Order: sequence, then structure tokens, then C-alpha cells
Amino acid sequence: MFDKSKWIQLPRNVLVGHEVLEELSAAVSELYLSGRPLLVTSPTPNEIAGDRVRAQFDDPATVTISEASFDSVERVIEVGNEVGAGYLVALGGGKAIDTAKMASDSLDCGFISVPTAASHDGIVSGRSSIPEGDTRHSVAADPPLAVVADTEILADAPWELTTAGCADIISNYTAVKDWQLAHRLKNVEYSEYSGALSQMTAEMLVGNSDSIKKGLEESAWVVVKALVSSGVAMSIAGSSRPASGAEHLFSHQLDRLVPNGALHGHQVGVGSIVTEYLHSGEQGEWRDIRDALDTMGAPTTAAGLGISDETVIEALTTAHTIRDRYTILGDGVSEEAAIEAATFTGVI
Ligand SMILES: NC(=O)C1=CN([C@@H]2O[C@H](COP(=O)(O)OP(=O)(O)OC[C@H]3O[C@@H](n4cnc5c(N)ncnc54)[C@H](O)[C@@H]3O)[C@@H](O)[C@H]2O)C=CC1
Ligand SMILES: O=C(CO)COP(=O)(O)O
Ligand SMILES: [Zn+2]
Repeated sequence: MFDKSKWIQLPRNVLVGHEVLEELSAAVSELYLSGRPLLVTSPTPNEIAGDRVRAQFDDPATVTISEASFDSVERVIEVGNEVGAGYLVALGGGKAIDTAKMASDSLDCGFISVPTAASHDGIVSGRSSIPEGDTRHSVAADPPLAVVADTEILADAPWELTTAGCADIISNYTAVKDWQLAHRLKNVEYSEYSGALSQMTAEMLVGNSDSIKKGLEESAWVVVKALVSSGVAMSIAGSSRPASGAEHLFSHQLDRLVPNGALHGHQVGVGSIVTEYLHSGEQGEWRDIRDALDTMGAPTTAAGLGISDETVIEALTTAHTIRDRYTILGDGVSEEAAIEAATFTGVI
């Protein structure tokens, strides 16, 4: 008897484009939500667009957080209960969105994702990525009910945030390879649709790299569409596997070793160069990944990330411990192998 079943949760409304922020309340009223909106944001995004969001609602409440952590999630839940929030509006980068995403699950209310930077593919995903001590949790959470991505705001954001988003997408190449490897070696469930969508998203972004240029609003358009598509791949998979492999473990480890270091997307991009080398060797496609990152203006070296060579090696040799996710790092890469891979690829 066929007894497989699955839920795929996706947003109902996705608005992308010039000045769509002004359509936020219209997108919300389409969702038949009730109650008081609670804006979950961080200081800079609040300054940039907080008033424009608040102006669209009656009696909105605001909570400002400074990091993605379980404490921040608790704070949002507390404020949400205090003000009787009917739904959350997450305004900001990945940290504000992840925090709101997880809090909305506990508050049992929906949330709307309003990214102010095209810097990560958690804009749409049904996962929340929260560090805790020596580990990082990729927590299942409902995806946003709607996404409102205003390309004017995204294009005005510092350019490195957009190149970080590009790198987060390019890292899908190695994430999918790690997922396929785990499927072959560890019988991890693999979704052909999700894997293909994730890979195609990376290919399309690289194929459109000519239109990704500083100062062009069209760049924000191209990148945010890829971020949405990658988030959908995660929702189809029901895990972050299609967009997070060994290169993400490397980045999560860097976050522990160098708190407040480089941007998430930039770290996973550099990680991808090395893990692609580990997958396919000297003649493999690591040069294509490096060149694509370089063309878009994302870092390709330890120096570009502002970290030491030693930190890169420490992160590479310990990244496999961060979570139970089988990747090309297996049960650990030796120091010699890590130095060889990072040196050959020019990362150190
Ligand atoms: N849940 C998921 O599926 C995913 C989660 N993530 C998570 O997202 C986080 C990374 O997201 P980021 O956006 O890189 O970090 P972030 O949220 O810390 O934002 C980076 C910086 O950009 C600032 N910023 C945002 N919009 C701005 C604007 N328009 N102008 C000026 N400054 C602006 C923020 O205030 C912050 O200082 C990580 O914690 C990562 O693990 C990343 C990918 C997927
Ligand atoms: O960053 C992500 C995908 O780009 C989410 O991945 P994690 O589950 O590793 O946090
Ligand atoms: Zn990522």
C-alpha cells in the first residue's frame, strides 16, 4: 500500500518590485488576518522602513531585536503576548526574519516577511536558523503567509548585502551535491524536484550575472527572485538541505569562532569554493564557483572575509561537528587535507 504523505507549505502572496512596500497592508488584508500587527525588526531596518510599515496599520506594535537567538525569540513571544499580537510583520535581514518566523510558531499566529536586504534565502523558507552555544538549530517553522520584497529598498541597501545573497544562492551547487552524497551513502531522503529547483536557481543566477551590478534596481529583482525560488526548494524538501551543505557548516562554525564576522552569504560562498574542490578535485568546478563569486563582487578568500588562514582551517576541520548532517566533510577533514584544499583553491 502506498502510504506516503507530505505537506508543502508556501506563502500565499509574493510581491516583488518597485515600491511594493506601499502595498503591504493590501497584501495583508487579502489574508483575512485579524488582531494587532507586531513589527519585528532590528535597528537599521526599523530606521529605513519602520515608519512606512507602521503608517499602513491601525495601532501597530514594534519589537526591536539585535541578534537571532533563542533569547530574541523569547522576547518577541513575550511582547507578542503582552500586546495581543494577531500577526507578525518581520522587517529586516535574515536575523529579524528568522526570529519572527520562530516566534510566530510559538505565538500560533502568521507572519509576513518584508526583507530590507537581498542577503539570504530565508526570506521565504519554512526554516529558522538559530545558533545556540556550540551548535546551530535549523528549526522547522511555518513559512511566511506573504512576502513583500521592495526592490527599491533592496537596491538601496549596501551592495555587499546583495552580493551575500548571490553567494548564498551559488552555494546551492555544493549543498545539492552534499545532499545527493548523503542520499547515496546514508540513505537520507532526497527530493528530485527540490534538488533540481535549487540547482537551477543557482544556474539561472550565474547565467544572469551580467545584470547583477551595483546601483541597478534590476539586480535586486534578479537576486530576490532567486532567493524566493531557493526558499521554495527548502519548503518542498521540508528541510534546508537543498540550500545548506558543508559550506553552511563551515559558515556556522565561523560564526562561533569569529562572532560578528563576515556576512552569512559571503562565508558560505568561500566555503563552497573549498567544498566543491573536496567533491571534485583539482579539475573540478571550484574555479567556476570562485569566478562567479568574483564577478559578482563577493569575497573568495580568507582575507576577503577578514579572517585569518588559521581560522579557515579550524572551521574546516571542525565544521562536521556542528550538526548531524552528512556532507563531503564526512566525519572530519584532516588538517593536512584542509590546508591542501584551501591553499590549492587560493582561499588561504
Ligand atoms: N532560515 C533560513 O532558511 C535561512 C536563514 N539564514 C540566516 O540569516 C542570517 C543572515 O542574514 P543577513 O541578512 O545576512 O544578516 P542580518 O539580518 O544580520 O543583516 C545583516 C546586516 O544588514 C543590515 N541591514 C539589513 N537591511 C539593510 C538595509 N536596507 N540597509 C542597511 N543595512 C541593512 C542589518 O541591520 C544587519 O546589520 C543568518 O543568521 C543565517 O543563518 C540565511 C539563509 C537561509
Ligand atoms: O542558510 C540557510 C540556507 O541558505 C539555512 O541553512 P541552515 O539550516 O544551515 O541554517
Ligand atoms: Zn544560507
